[in-house]
Amino acid sequence: MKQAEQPRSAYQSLWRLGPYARPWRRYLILGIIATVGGMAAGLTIPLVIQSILDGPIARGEISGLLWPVLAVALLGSAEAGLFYFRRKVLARPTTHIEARMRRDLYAHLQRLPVSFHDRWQSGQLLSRAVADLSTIRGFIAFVAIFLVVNSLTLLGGLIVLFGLNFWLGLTVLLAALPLITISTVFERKYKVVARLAQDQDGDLATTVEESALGIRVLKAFGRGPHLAGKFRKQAKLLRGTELRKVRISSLLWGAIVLLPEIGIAGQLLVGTTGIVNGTMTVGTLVAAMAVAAYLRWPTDSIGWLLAETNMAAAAADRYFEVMDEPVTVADPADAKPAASPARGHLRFSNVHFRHSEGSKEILSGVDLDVRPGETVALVGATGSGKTTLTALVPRLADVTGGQITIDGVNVADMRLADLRTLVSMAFEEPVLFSASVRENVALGTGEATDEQVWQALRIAQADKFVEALPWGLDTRIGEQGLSLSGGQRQRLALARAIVGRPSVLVLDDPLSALDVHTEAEVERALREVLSGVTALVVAHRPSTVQLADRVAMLADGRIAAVGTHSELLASNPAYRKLLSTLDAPEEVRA
Ligand SMILES: Nc1ncnc2c1ncn2[C@@H]1O[C@H](COP(=O)(O)OP(=O)(O)OP(=O)(O)O)[C@@H](O)[C@H]1O
Repeated sequence: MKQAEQPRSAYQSLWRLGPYARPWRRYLILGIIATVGGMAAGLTIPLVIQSILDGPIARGEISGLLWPVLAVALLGSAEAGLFYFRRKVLARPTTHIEARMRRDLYAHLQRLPVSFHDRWQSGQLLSRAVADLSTIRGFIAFVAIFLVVNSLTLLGGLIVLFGLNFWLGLTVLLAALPLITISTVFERKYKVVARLAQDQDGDLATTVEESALGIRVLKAFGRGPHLAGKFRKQAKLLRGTELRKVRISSLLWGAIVLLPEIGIAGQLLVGTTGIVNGTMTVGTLVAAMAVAAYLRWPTDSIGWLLAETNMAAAAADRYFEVMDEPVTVADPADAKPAASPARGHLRFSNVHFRHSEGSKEILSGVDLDVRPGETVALVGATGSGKTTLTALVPRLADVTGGQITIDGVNVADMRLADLRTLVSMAFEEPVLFSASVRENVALGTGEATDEQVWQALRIAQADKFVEALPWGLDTRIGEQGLSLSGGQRQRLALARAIVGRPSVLVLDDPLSALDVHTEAEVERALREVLSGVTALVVAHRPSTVQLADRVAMLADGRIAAVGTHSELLASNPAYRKLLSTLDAPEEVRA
């Protein structure tokens, strides 16, 4: 997220854009040819002016002016026409490249494991997907082209200048040479600061995003001013970095403006001496000055182009930082088909899990057999690893030891798409997307008819409130839509989990946000669904335990006890103690 460990040169960073640009190389080359053509036309104009000054004007012949004047008009039109053509020919490839990179980034983000998303701030990802890619598009569409073209123009211009007069050429060259040294130093310094600014921009985006998402919490706790303070600090930091960027580039700009002016003074000195001594014509000096003037933009733009190149290199580094992240949870090379018909026999055998190498083991040898059609409630003290265990079933993370099988097939040997059709989940925190109710529920399966959506809603006791929504299934909910109550959101999340008729249902206590009355309604409905499905349900309340055929208690990374609720109540003091700590109505606790 922060500085790349191995600093790369801007060239190495940008070289990696090659595979994206390659399919469009014809367009890019055409763009370069058009630009070079335009520049060549522009560079020829001073030569025509020289021929006018030294020809018709020196001889006082008006008649000889027609062709040179026509030539200037034609060359000017050609320059303008080629300029237009360049923009047109480059618009398609560059927008395509940007769109393709954005598409790949999004697809990669979807494939990356949950652990990656836990580590990365969403604002950092957002700024990469938007700002950095737009910087890269600008680089390919304009900066890269002009770096090539301006270098060629400078070379062409110097050849013309040396052709006109050796000493005039040398004067301009001597004035331009120090720019190369200054630019190299500038490139190194600017890249570091440009990268820092982009990272800080990502941090700022994260703060804005988090405060928008958590606005209720912030208001409720009166923490708005605190976050505003944090935002101000981050914005100040970014401003400081931007100022450092300006300071570095101002030095370069100073040199860029000064050196060509010195070159002009030198040209005037050399030229006037030559004219007085009779070794040079006025036309030659005027043409040389016109060429030097034409070279002002290619020379002046070097600093800006290099700055943009560094920005693009930093943007490319940031882009590939995400793209290089390995997809650790992936389809196996030799995928086995899931058992057909699926029975939903879920088995954990000596399952171990730790978040990273060297970190504490969360699960250390879990053995649990959930028989087809059975519902097992998973209980345990807070932080004992219940959520972690459930997340391993659909491979939101991979076990670090042992295995999980469904109908005898290791989940790691199945295609992820097959596994996630077999297994469905509902989480403690129901996430709704900015989309219609239909889309939010149908997300639980590839395709769902309205009838299937309604059936899932009926089972999750959500049909009545959805019918009462202003546009029924088409009502937009989520961030930009209608606000739903916690219970309504949970019921939609449940409908989503069951719409695909999974064989194994994993519920991370989706009932925790429901009030007692609604909870009872959903439980009743769930009992019907659970009868045909294997289910592992994390239970934070004894009332949820009541849904299960058996209860498994997780302690010290292992299943410490398994049995029916009443068996465990009767025989297991640790279970009794655990239940007494849970928030339970008296009648359930008994
Ligand atoms: N990314 C992570 N890196 C390291 N440890 C983590 C990470 N995420 C969670 N943990 C730790 O893993 C342990 C198990 O967490 P988990 O959420 O599975 O517990 P839980 O039993 O579901 O808790 P609760 O009942 O409070 O929801 C906790 O100690 C937690 O702090």
